[in-house]
Amino acid sequence: MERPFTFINSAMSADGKISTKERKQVRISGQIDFNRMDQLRAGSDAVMVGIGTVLADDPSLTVKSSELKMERIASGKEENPARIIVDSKARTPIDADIFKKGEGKLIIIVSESAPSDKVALLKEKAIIVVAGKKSVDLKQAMSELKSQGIDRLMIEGGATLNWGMISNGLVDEIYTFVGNLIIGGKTAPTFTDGEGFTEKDIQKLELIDAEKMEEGILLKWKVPANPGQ
Ligand SMILES: NC(=O)c1ccc[n+]([C@@H]2O[C@H](COP(=O)([O-])OP(=O)(O)OC[C@H]3O[C@@H](n4cnc5c(N)ncnc54)[C@H](O)[C@@H]3O)[C@@H](O)[C@H]2O)c1
Ligand SMILES: Nc1nc(=O)c(N)c(NC[C@H](O)[C@H](O)[C@H](O)COP(=O)(O)O)[nH]1
Repeated sequence: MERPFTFINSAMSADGKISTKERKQVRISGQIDFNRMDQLRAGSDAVMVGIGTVLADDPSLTVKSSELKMERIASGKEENPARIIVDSKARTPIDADIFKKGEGKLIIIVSESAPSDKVALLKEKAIIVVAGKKSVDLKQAMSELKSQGIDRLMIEGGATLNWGMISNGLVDEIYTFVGNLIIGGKTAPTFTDGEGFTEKDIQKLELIDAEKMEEGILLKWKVPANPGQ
């Protein structure tokens, strides 16, 4: 199946959490890591998050550096990569920042179960891709994104989308900034939530690099095919 080269870039606490037990955003990255994230966005054809992240963080997913935006425009691209939301039931708020901030292509991936009135509203602001019956069929969605010319895809979470993408074998690399803080909380989202693997189909990783960065550490992993999947 043809799909984009896909990497997850995320930040987590030293105890593996990506936000608080109230799902409130925590600033985990330092400025250097935020700048690195900005460069990754600028170098990607698209940036994708799950609806849970949109509802919790209201991200714009835009490139912040004007220099990086100018470089994109000079190379004939739009100033921002395409911004994509995985949103099976079309719950993206009409007044979300992603619609208000920054220029560029917006894609919302819904499932067939999404209410048609909500889809119609979102269709006025974004390209709608339909994939899957109840939740989004991520394999079908990735194939569709590739056919739309998206060759390099950045995933920025959250916890459940990371599970969906990894468990479907759709992720090539993972970059995680591990920050110098403990968030704790049994219900706080981790880097990968969802159903979870059993001992027979655990996803193994290959370490590409480990780099001390400010008060944390940046880990880069290759995600080999999972024979257990
Ligand atoms: N620290 C970080 O780097 C970082 C990055 C992003 C989000 N976050 C945090 O993560 C939390 C959000 O994570 P989350 O798990 O609630 O939501 P999420 O962003 O992972 O979105 C998951 C939702 O996407 C939809 N979806 C549709 N089809 C799917 C499929 N096949 N597989 C998976 N999801 C599918 C479902 O509605 C699902 O609940 C927030 O608290 C946010 O602050 C942290
Ligand atoms: N890399 C990273 N480090 C963090 O410390 C942190 N809290 C996030 N959080 C996930 C998501 O990336 C943010 O919700 C957006 O980065 C919001 O910012 P934008 O408006 O999109 O620029 N991501």
